[in-house]
Amino acid sequence: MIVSENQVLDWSDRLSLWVFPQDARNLHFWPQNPTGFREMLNEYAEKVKFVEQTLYKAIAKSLNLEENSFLNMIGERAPVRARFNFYPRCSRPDLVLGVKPHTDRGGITILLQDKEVEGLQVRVDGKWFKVPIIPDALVINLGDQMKIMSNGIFKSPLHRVVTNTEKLRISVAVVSEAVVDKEIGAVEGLVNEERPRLYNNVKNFGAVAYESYQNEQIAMDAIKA
Ligand SMILES: O=C(O)CCC(=O)C(=O)O
Ligand SMILES: [Fe+2]
Repeated sequence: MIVSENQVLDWSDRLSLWVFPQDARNLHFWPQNPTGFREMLNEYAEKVKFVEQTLYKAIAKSLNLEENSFLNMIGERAPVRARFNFYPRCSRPDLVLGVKPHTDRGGITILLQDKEVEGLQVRVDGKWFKVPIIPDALVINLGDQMKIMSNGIFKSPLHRVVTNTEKLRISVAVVSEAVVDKEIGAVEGLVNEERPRLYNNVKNFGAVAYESYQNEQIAMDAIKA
């Protein structure tokens, strides 16, 4: 989407569909071609939601918290989106990225990568590392909302997608985040003298993050405590 004149565009086309809550699905945008797409997305979304909930619980338990701590904070009607990323071949991969460096804004992202074409890179200690392809494996990525809720214990890694001249690439990211107008913040028990609050409580973090991304700024800086 073009929102400003000096915006740097990504070399990709995206289709983003709400999958949960179910009554918020806008089926009008769900492709009917290929046949079976809707049914398959429905089935995939259900399964991925289960994985996501299991992860929220496991992360809470790993911090000695009640297992529903994060799930309660994001809310029962926490929105989940499926984002289909299509990266066409690009004649100048040296000039343009498939997706600019970013952190995911939600809680947990579950990514199904292309089975054959690499592209995803993650920033560790100031260097970019390729995320390897393991066919049919799911890549679990934590987003800014997880970092806020865990008071910085779980990080949201910076990542980007590079393009290439030879092959197009596709991926599907399923992203869960907090109910839009629900305030989120560090979960009780994770703020103490040794670990002061890192981020202010925030509502509608998605909007803050979206605007920052378009202006190539870091949303997490805007909400530092
Ligand atoms: O295409 C990928 O591998 C990752 C895409 C991504 O970072 C995203 O959709 O947030
Ligand atoms: Fe991402």
